[in-house]
Amino acid sequence: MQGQAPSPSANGSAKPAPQPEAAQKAGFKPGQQLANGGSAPVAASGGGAILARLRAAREKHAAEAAGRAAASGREVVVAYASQTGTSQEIARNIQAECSKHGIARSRVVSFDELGFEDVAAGKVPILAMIASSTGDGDVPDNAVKFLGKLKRKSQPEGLLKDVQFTVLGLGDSNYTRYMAVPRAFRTRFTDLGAACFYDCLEADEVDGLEEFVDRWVAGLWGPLKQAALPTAVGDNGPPANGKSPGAAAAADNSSESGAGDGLVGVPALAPTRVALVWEADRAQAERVAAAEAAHPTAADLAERDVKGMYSPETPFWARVADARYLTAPTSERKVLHVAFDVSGSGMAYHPGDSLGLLPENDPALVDGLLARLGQDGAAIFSVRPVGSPADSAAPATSSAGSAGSASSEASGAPRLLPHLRWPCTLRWALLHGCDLTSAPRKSLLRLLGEHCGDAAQRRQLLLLASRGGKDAYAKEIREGQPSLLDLLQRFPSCQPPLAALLDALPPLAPRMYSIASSPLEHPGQAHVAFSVVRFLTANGQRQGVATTWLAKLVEPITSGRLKASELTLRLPLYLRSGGAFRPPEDLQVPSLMIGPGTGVAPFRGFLQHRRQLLRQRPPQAGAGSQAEAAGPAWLFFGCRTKQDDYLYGDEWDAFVKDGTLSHYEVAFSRAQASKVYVQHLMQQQGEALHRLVTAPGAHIFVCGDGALMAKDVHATLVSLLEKNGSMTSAEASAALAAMTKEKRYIRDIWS
Ligand SMILES: Cc1cc2nc3c(=O)[nH]c(=O)nc-3n(C[C@H](O)[C@H](O)[C@H](O)COP(=O)(O)O)c2cc1C
Repeated sequence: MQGQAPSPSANGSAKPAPQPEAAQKAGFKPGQQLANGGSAPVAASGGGAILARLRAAREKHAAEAAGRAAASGREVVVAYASQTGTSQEIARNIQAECSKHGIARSRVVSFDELGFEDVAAGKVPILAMIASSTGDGDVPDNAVKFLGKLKRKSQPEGLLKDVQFTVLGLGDSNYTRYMAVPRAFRTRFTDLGAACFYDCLEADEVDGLEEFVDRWVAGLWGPLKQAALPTAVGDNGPPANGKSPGAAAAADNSSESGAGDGLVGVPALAPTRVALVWEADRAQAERVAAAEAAHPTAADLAERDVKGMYSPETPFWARVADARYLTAPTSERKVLHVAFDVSGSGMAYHPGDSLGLLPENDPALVDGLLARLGQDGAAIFSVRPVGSPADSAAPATSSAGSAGSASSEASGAPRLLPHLRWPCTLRWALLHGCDLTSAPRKSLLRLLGEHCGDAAQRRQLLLLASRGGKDAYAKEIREGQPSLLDLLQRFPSCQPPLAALLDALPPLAPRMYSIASSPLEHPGQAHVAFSVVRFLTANGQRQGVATTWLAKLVEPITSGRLKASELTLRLPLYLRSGGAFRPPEDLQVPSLMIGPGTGVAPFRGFLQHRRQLLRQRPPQAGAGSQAEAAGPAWLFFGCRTKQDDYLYGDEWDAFVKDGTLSHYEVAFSRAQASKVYVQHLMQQQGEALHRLVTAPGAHIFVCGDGALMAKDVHATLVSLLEKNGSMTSAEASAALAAMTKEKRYIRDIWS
């Protein structure tokens, strides 16, 4: 995995922030909301009478919620496992449409916000799951805990017999473990006795998601209504129990009618789930501001994870031990090598694992956004669910109500917007919590359109969000990649409510980088190599958020102004297992590694590991050297030229020299008139390469670009088996599929 690859962690959820003192005194657990919305002045002055009133309000609210629940059918939970936000977006759109279809009680949560315990306890009768996979069939970060518990063999048979479910799986068939996570959900729910109320779908990105997902969602409503409102007469008829409480409110949320202007397929306006409570207590505000200024605090730095893995919520703060460019100053590309000092962290990583880094947005972008929104970045806020008892007392509320908030509160609402780590300053939330630069999703365009004062600007934004505006969306949004600030500047009449905006913006995701070292060769360090991302769009030059942030931070070292030891920089990171993508334990096992560009980074770690293991191994009888006694290890690397971007160039030769690598090929694509890539060099190795990959136990590892390179390499492997193994194309494909299943053909690719 490389930095540009969307991250395995989209949620960035935070450990509970310290609660206001008054809240602690009143006996609120961390994460619970003050009934008055958490506004400190009221809580601070609260005597017995106020607390009694608050308690009475909560009880009344709970009783009302229970009454509404009984009258309005069973609750539908739309849960997502999402790394880069697509499943989350689909889930939110489905939930936003629920009330329009007469389903009054619904909520949308990540699996880990939902919690396995509630599902196992029968509190979630209807579950629509939207799930993707990340890494090599890995679980998105916001579902790791849930799926871990779901998969436990000790879960009793029939545990989920009262649950009705369906799964929409998103995946990409270029990946070795296609649909691994959605299939795990489906299989385990079925095994534990749950009933599928609507056919599951596996939507493959290779075929384009939109059309298939739209069709699946269109078909979902009938069965979902049957499940939620058992006497419902079908999707086109009226809800069986009369006009549901949500139905009236739904009119202006509906996709077609709500957007108006004859636009079709505009996502429903998702209800804003949160209200913001501004901190009025000076002492409390000063405490929050001081904690942010001191970030990372001594407690952050002292954080130690017993398993040595860490997480986006509790990262390890690693010192930068070294940084240098692997590309020449003349090169168009800039690839940076950074070594992190992880000594004392207990991080026992393995080659093939990745580091997740928690980046920050560009401060200039954040300041520009604050100015455009007319907001004070120093203002401190907390978050409370819309529909909670003190809603009316909220100093700042959003415009829409939430169909789901009452029920989510009744069932113990999760902490909302955990990635903002509130209470915090608004500037902090935008800098660390929100994704401000990814191509805006349609639900965000809908929200922005809804808050334009100018009718033409509103229509333009809604058009981009509509089905009919597909081409404009592809060109202006997907290709143009406008940041949120670009859009707000282009549509000056747009003034979205802050709570709705913070609720709609995706979390700023951690970025994953393949580890490029072995702990055996660099004890206490973990190295990464990544391209500093720059790309041209219709809106001009763009910069990758994380790689630009990292490159700036280490500039004093790369420019030679400071030695690494003089830079007191610490960065938050965590470890993610590479799963099957790791060198075979047995040194006799033949391995083929293919990694052009920064895809070669993990193989530097593989080979360092191999070199050290070979050195440690007792002498092998009859062999000239340790390396000769080991199985063959081949590497195919590709870059543009030897002068510009020959990443770790001298190190490959050293691996050949000391016998760690038994065969090395490099394709300099621009060194001659016609382009030469790794797959061309593989073809030239014909018979010898065929012998390698068909040897007993042989492993093939591919790392890098999934859109082109991985496909070309796969096709080359197929033709190699055809030509040299007398197989038909189908047999060759089946042989590779079998190797995939046995975890001997493993790809770590990104597109
Ligand atoms: C780094 C990365 C790894 C992925 N790994 C897999 C995988 O192992 N299996 C699969 O079926 N899809 C894989 N995908 C495809 C995603 O499941 C797909 O892009 C999905 O739409 C992402 O949804 P999300 O944004 O909700 O995470 C991967 C995508 C990325 C970017």
